[in-house]
Amino acid sequence: MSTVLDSIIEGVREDLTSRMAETPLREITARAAEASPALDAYAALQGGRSDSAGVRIISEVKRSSPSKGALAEIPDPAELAQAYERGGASVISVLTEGRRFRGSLADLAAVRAAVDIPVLRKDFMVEEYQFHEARAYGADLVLLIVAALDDAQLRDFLALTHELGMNALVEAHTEEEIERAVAAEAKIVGVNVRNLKTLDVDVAHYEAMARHLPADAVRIAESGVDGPGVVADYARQGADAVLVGEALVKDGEPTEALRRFRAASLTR
Ligand SMILES: O=P(O)(O)OC[C@@H](O)[C@@H](O)c1c[nH]c2ccccc12
Repeated sequence: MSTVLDSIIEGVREDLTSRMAETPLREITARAAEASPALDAYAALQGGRSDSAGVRIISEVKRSSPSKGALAEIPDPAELAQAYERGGASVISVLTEGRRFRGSLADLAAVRAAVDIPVLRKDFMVEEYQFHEARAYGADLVLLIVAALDDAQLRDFLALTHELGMNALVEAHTEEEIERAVAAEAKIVGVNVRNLKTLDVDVAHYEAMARHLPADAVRIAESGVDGPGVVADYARQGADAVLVGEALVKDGEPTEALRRFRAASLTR
């Protein structure tokens, strides 16, 4: 059965083909080599479970999504990222997929230039080229979606990510996907409570999955935060960090919203 994820990836591959024709692999690898070294996103995210700073927040720049359609115009992604940084975000996530999320690599570069904290390239990574491209545009962290990759790809892409000096957020949805992430030696593991095959969101799913996450992995809870209460829930269930998109892009005062989310995690 063809899923939403399959159809997104089909579009991603088409767009990638035209970028590769425009900028060949050797050129993009050269650009990646010239970029300033990646920031340590692992260090920025670890410890949220135990230290006094509380759960870390990965704040997302996202205009649109396949489940909700248009969310926010975001004419100036750099400005939004700075508002997140002021509110205490630990990492900024930038959607770079164009068709469904209306993001771009230009957004990534603009955000990278505007903030001092690590930046995640949020996309559907299915070819080696995209990892060099991520680095060339300043990404410190990339997303690897377990459901979109086989075990060999997962291992190879993780190795390439580390070779390029970046970290990977390895995203799982089921117990089996968590096992595959762990077997590939993922250091940062996310549980997305939105199933990318059906787009259903179930916040309680994090609790069911969290006990399968190894103690030494940095644990991320992704999706479904509609207010401080869910941040506090994820924190109680042992998340080191929470990834928030919609609730922040739709809030007229993202800095304040972020401060509230961070404060909520300290009420454990
Ligand atoms: O807007 P939300 O419900 O806060 O979700 C953010 C984030 O988790 C979501 O954008 C996401 C999680 N994994 C992804 C993979 C691809 C695209 C998007 C995503």
